[in-house]
Amino acid sequence: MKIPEAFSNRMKKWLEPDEYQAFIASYDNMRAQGLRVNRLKICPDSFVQRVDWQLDPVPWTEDGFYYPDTFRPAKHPYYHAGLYYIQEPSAMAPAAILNPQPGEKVLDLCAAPGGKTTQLAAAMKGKGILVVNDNNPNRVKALVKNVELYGVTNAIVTNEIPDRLAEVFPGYFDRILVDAPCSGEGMFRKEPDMVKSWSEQAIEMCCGMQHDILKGAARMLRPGGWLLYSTCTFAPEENEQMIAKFLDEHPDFLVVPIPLYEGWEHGRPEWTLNAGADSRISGTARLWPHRVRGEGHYLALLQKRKDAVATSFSEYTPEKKWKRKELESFYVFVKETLPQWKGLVSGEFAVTMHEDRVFLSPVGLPSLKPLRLARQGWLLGTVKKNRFEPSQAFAMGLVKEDAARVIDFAADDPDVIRYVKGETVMRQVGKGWVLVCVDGFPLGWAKGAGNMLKNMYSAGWRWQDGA
Ligand SMILES: C[S@@+](CC[C@H](N)C(=O)[O-])C[C@H]1O[C@@H](n2cnc3c(N)ncnc32)[C@H](O)[C@@H]1O
Repeated sequence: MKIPEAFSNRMKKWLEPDEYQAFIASYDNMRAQGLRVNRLKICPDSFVQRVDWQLDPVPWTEDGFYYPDTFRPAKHPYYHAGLYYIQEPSAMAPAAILNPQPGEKVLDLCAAPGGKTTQLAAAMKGKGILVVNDNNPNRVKALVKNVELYGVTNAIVTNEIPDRLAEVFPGYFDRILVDAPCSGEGMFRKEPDMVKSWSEQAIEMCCGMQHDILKGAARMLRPGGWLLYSTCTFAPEENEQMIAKFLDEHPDFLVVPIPLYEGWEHGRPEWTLNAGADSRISGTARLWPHRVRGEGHYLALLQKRKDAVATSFSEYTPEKKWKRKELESFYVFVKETLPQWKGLVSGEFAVTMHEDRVFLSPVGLPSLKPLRLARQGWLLGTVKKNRFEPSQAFAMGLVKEDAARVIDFAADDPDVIRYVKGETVMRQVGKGWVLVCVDGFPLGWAKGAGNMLKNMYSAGWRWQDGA
């Protein structure tokens, strides 16, 4: 493929001649295709047994797999059930290395469209608080969709710049992912438009953004907490030099060495601007497209020192809005439609209402009032004229066993495609809301109406022919 001359000249300057040749040659190879199984819905072993697909494990994450270039995984009902996310294999590394745990407070600061968010959420198993943010309002829409499609039920979605978030969440998080906006040199094969938009000025501009984002992230981490910085670019200015500068400006942070998988390399201490090689940087990691099956990434895992000054935040107790009369229809819906659902018994979440929308929101948060919020938790539905209408997101966070009435299509039943296309499907079920599933995994809602199903699948999520 044709890559910018100024870019290849730069890389020639940084890399040894043999390595440079191998690196440049990789742009003429086919890129590796990957999918990551959604452990919120199914464990990777069961998934592999269930599908008859040619899948090879991605070494650095137990839920990641390579699939053949000729295969179209988005054209399968399991994709609509959120069983897997299509993700470039090296992009699976940052969340795997950050490794959040159930019950923690985790921030994904530059999150859209949400690939790494869904991976962080799966590791958290629905427990704890996951704040996911992006400053771009259009990209936040895609982020919300992915949070919902993948059944993430413990997320708050914000549309903010880091400084404003830091006002609300000082010293709050156990782990933060900064998957920074970057010049995208590792995206040339995947998104050829990145070739056109590449320039040395773009690198400089990204450095400014990365510096500010990291500064904001540092304020939000608790002492002893971890910050994972990643880019999908090769420019040392955005990688080794950015981290060296961050460490110079934040003496309360240190580098936690990243264990190297086969083909991974250490970050290059000699590529910093500090005099001599900056040994702190050798604990960071590089994935190169000529050494691994992936497009390439840079990763730095940082820890705030345990004795760093702790900043306090005040926990906010939401008003007991769930006692409001408007919510009666919601509770009736739960009783009739979801008799086995345990969602309301946990003390970690509370039913909240925002205008006509009902959420199950994590408790233990500071007041979110100052923030632009796209989701204040798991959107369960809306109450209109004293009637509760469940959301698509509600269906996606449930399991089949929760529901009183279920239509469970086999994956090869032509009706399942009709359903996700939004068409009417003929089936005899009782009156009321029905959870529609494929092989036991929720897809959405329908309403029983005689011998047919009124299709309530979200219009914005419909299967598109030809895509
Ligand atoms: C590399 S992409 C993130 C990809 C995402 N982590 C994923 O795995 O799907 C970087 C994101 O940073 C966002 N961004 C740029 N500047 C930002 C800022 N100042 N604060 C927060 N997000 C920002 C961009 O809109 C973009 O969506």
